[in-house]
Amino acid sequence: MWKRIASLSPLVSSSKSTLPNQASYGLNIWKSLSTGICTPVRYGNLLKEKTPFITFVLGGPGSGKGTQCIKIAQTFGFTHLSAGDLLRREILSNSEDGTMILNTIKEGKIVPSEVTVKLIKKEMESSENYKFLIDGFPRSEENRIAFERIIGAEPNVVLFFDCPEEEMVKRVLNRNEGRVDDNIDTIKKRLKVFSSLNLPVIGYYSKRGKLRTINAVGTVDEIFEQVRAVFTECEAMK
Ligand SMILES: Nc1ncnc2c1ncn2[C@@H]1O[C@H](COP(=O)(O)OP(=O)(O)OP(=O)(O)O)[C@@H](O)[C@H]1O
Ligand SMILES: Nc1ccn([C@@H]2O[C@H](COP(=O)(O)O)[C@@H](O)[C@H]2O)c(=O)n1
Ligand SMILES: [Mg+2]
Repeated sequence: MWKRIASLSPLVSSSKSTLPNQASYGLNIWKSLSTGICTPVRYGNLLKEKTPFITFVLGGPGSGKGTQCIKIAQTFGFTHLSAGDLLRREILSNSEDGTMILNTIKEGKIVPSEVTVKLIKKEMESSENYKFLIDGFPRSEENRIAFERIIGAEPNVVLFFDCPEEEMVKRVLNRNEGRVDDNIDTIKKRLKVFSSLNLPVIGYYSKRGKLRTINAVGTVDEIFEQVRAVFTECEAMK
């Protein structure tokens, strides 16, 4: 009944052995991780003490993005920003966008990009860290373009957790965290949105040599070993 996202393969086939954009700024950024220079730098529209290192974390609903981000943050010192969590926090804060966000999440649709990017920007600006994992973003080309416009930056590397639909559905239905979108009707909608809006973004980063595809089937620790290899490989470029 549930198909594997087999259509991903043509989009991501060239990504496996591609290092994150070493041809442009990837290498310099990894160098900056070790130099400890503390002169404030303007990076796009952010003013930080070090050049930010931005990782986008993509994958379908329940593919394990959040689970792996927690481990990456602990192991490699990243600040984890989950776009979904920021939106859920906005609902709870009774902001003027709260009702719109709640209704959008219930429908499994994408919240207007300006709203999400502003929440991400606020977190990035107030963080003292310069290494960011942005989980569940960009979900659409509109998200991607809004980030580039509002933040003025591109990701250094994009992780993609590739998981069969059947496994994603099983995980989401077992998640048990009281999320309004963890029900079979909304999951079906989220999977459709993932295929139609998020896969093109994944294809975009694959073509730009920034995508690192992770096989998201296996134990949490097995999957993390693949993730560790990506970051270790990047650090070795310093
Ligand atoms: N490798 C794994 N094997 C089995 N279960 C897993 C694995 N990784 C994560 N899970 C579980 O699957 C559920 C979904 O994981 P997680 O919340 O990390 O996914 P996600 O990609 O962040 O999903 P969403 O996009 O819906 O936020 C959680 O209950 C988590 O504990
Ligand atoms: N860039 C994003 C991210 C999320 N949303 C909305 O939140 C829902 C839950 O997101 P998770 O990453 O926690 O699964 C998602 O289904 C969207 O409705 C968004 O609009 N834009
Ligand atoms: Mg998540």
